Amino acid sequence: MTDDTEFTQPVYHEEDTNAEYIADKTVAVLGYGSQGHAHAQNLHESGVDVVVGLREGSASRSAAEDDGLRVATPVEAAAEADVVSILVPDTVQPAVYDQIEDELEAGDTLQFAHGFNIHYGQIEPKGGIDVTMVAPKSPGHLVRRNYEAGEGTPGLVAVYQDETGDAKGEALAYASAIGCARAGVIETTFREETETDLFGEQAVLCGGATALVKQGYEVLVDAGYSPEMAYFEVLNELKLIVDLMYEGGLTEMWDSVSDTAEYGGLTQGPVVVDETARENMEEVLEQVQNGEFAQEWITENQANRPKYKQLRAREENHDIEEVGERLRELFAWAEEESEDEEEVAEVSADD
Ligand SMILES: NC(=O)C1=CN([C@@H]2O[C@H](COP(=O)(O)OP(=O)(O)OC[C@H]3O[C@@H](n4cnc5c(N)ncnc54)[C@H](OP(=O)(O)O)[C@@H]3O)[C@@H](O)[C@H]2O)C=CC1
Ligand SMILES: CC[C@](O)(C(C)=O)C(=O)O
Ligand SMILES: [Mg+2]
Ligand SMILES: [Mg+2]
Repeated sequence: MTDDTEFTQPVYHEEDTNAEYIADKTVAVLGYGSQGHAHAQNLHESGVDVVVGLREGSASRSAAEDDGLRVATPVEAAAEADVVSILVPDTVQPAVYDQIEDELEAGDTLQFAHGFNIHYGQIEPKGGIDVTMVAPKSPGHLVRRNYEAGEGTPGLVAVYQDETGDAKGEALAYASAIGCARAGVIETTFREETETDLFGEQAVLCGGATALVKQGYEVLVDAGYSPEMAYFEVLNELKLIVDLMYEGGLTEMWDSVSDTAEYGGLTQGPVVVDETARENMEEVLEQVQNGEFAQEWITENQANRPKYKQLRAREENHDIEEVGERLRELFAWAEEESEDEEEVAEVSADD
């Protein structure tokens, strides 16, 4: 474990994990979507016995089978497994838990990649089982891509219920098997993971970033600039700037851009994302903390997602989407070329 004095919470790496905790166990991965396909394949390639649990007629079945995995129904998979990793959408998890609850035996583990349903009381797990979380801090497709590249994805580990005394050891072994311990696994609680994850995706990563991009695009286009220029300026280049922050923090990004960009950014950034934006962020956090957002999302799902569908359609029809599609098509050669280069590198490595 990394020296505790360096971090506020314990951080675990490969050397802190023990594969023995899951070596003789069967892991059921319920769902084969973004996280499910990554966990199932990474576990399998790490030598863990995996069965994928999918509903009858599942559209994901052929993908899982083509990837060389065994597929069963969620109930069959849970019956067979010692560890059940529940990787279907958060809104579906309570119903899936109800289906599989009887299959969970004393000493088994119910595992999550996000704490929503435990934290907001939508799943009340039975006694006698361990309840843990291994939450990669990344979209599932990167969890898979990083693993294949021999790299890791940072993750979180938390224990909600520890009936066996092995809950954390087993969760860390799982984190290692999906590649997270290669990068580092931070210990947290279900509450902290749930509330920070929801805040992050709403205020900054998904909600905040898209709102900023759209507003920036609209301001430029409304002022008479071409949509193509606007797209490049506020969306395409955003990735490049974020990559620099990801690699070396704010300082490396500021070092890399021109002094003019740096001065303008440092002075105008806080004008755009001002004190009001901060107050709005605090309100978002409060609604996450007091359960108001969770209740709204649960009710929205019970009503078959009317607001979600409307907002999603509006997003898909935004002008920036049409411009982006055209421009990305223009640069498709760049991706093809880098894929070709990767293939050549793979072939050379095989030689
Ligand atoms: N997306 C991400 O990268 C991240 C997700 N998480 C968490 O991981 C968990 C899984 O999320 P995510 O990977 O996005 O999920 P997905 O939306 O990608 O899950 C899709 C899978 O769930 C199955 N599924 C959907 N509806 C049902 C249903 N009613 N009954 C049974 N199976 C169903 C689908 O099967 P079918 O093919 O049959 O439709 C498919 O296999 C969540 O807790 C999420 O918060 C955590 C970190 C990041
Ligand atoms: C940022 C969105 C996320 O929290 C994630 C990929 O980590 C999610 O719920 O998908
Ligand atoms: Mg997240
Ligand atoms: Mg999330």
